[in-house]
Amino acid sequence: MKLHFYKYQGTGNDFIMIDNRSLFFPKSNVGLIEKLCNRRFGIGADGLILLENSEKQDFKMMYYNADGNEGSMCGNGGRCIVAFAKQLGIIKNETSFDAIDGLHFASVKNEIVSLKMIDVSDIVEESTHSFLNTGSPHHVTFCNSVSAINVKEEGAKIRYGAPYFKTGANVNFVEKTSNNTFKVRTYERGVEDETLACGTGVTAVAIAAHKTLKTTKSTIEIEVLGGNLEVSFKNEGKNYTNVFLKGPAQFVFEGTIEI
Ligand SMILES: N[C@@H](CCC[C@H](N)C(=O)O)C(=O)O
Repeated sequence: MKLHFYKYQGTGNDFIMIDNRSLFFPKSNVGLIEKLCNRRFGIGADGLILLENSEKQDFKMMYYNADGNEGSMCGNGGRCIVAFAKQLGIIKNETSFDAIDGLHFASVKNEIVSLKMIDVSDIVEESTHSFLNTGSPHHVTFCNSVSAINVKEEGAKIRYGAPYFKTGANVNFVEKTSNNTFKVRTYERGVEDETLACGTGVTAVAIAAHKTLKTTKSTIEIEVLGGNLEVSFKNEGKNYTNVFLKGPAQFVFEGTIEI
């Protein structure tokens, strides 16, 4: 069977996009998704995203990690699927769509997509790190210099260690560069490697930085290996609401592959 796919990237976090409104794609085939995401034997990507019909919203997002398994929410993938829905003519410049963690609102202008993320109120604060769920689970640890870290090695130790073990967590290493700017490098669960950016990860970093008083700002600029992202929110007590992740989401190429 021939599969038509589209390739998108958001700050270097790259995804295979498939228009699955006819539900033709065999999404329980973990080996197939893993192979399509493989950078040597397939198209190559950090994840695969299916765009499907939704009963009440413009569309539904189904996200699979590069290991072939269904993931939790993907912030950069969420931004990319908005650009993809626009390319397909499903939406214009604003949309509401369903994802694994619920309803998301988004707007797009000149390839910059602003995506509303879930509200956050439960943040575990430890002396070495914070842990919070921004649609995906994130371990956030601050350090003096992110360039000095072996992210794949150190990230894997944390991801597979206590208290996460098999379920795992995504792991973010963070360097503060000013009151509202941070550099972030992320080890992604399901990719089992460092990626060039992680949207739910930088969202977790911005909220954790505010919660632990590393910033007093509610609009935070974050530099990742693949570019720059912005996170903004409203904070009242322990509640973080109106959380937005903003940055570029770009079409790269499309093609057909035999599966
Ligand atoms: N790249 C993503 C995060 C994807 C989710 C993650 N790998 C998981 O399932 O834990 C992002 O941009 O948020």
